[in-house]
Amino acid sequence: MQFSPPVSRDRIISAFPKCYNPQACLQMKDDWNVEAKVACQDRTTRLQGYDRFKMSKAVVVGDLNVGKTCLINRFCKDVFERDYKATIGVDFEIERFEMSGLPFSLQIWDTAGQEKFKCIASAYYRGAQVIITVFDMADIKTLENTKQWLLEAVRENEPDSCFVFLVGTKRDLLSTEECQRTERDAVKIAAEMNAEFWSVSSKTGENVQEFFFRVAALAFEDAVMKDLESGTTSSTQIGDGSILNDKTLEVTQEKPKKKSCC
Ligand SMILES: Nc1nc2c(ncn2[C@@H]2O[C@H](COP(=O)(O)OP(=O)(O)OP(=O)(O)O)[C@@H](O)[C@H]2O)c(=O)[nH]1
Repeated sequence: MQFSPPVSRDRIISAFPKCYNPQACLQMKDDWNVEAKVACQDRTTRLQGYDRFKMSKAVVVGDLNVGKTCLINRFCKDVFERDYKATIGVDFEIERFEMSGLPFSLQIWDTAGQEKFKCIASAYYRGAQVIITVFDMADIKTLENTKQWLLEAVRENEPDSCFVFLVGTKRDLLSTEECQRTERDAVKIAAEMNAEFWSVSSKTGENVQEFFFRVAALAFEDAVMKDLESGTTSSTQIGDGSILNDKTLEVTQEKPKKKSCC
């Protein structure tokens, strides 16, 4: 019988992903941190054959109907749903990456924007390394509300422990001028929130993959750097998040996704 190697479903990030707008950017550099790079290369040789994955958690928050679910579905499943179906409570996806030769997983939590589900959703904000605040570029009042969403998500986490992103969706609905105007407003709000700004369309897919690659790269690098700072570089764990082994991850991914768990 001929042996065929398993097909990798990891998304390989080989170059450090760039920001969308240098005026609202969390990190301006265009390559991995040198120390992190060296540490990763070192691990790759040492850890050949290991079956453990580091996972970071990203929570996606924002008003109802702004396009949180569509954003996640465009990236994770490459689909776009035209009809609105409210998220009830929360839902999540896990995406696997390979960075600097090391596996990394991003848990992406989709939360409900409807007020009546807030109490369920907010219970899942805890332990996030990334907070993604979403607004609808075609509905400007949702931009102002992102500040409140951020406050609520941050409250459940250590101060200054999360990367914050501000994402404007539905850019396909705006003219070039409208888009530029809204982006200028968003850059100001991003500065107040200490967030990195992105403008995307889940309908056309514009900037969606670039955005999530950026999220994954920053979260991964941060996890490696935290490890180096805490002196745990000789361990097989990267970062302070959860670890799961390959088999657990396979099972999680093969199971039908739990819709709206609470
Ligand atoms: N034209 C366009 N429509 C979009 C885009 N993203 C989302 N929509 C539409 O906006 C509506 C709401 O999208 P959802 O992703 O369900 O919104 P949500 O933020 O998850 O809403 P809640 O679950 O209530 O919090 C749907 O009808 C989508 O088809 C986009 O990029 N462009």
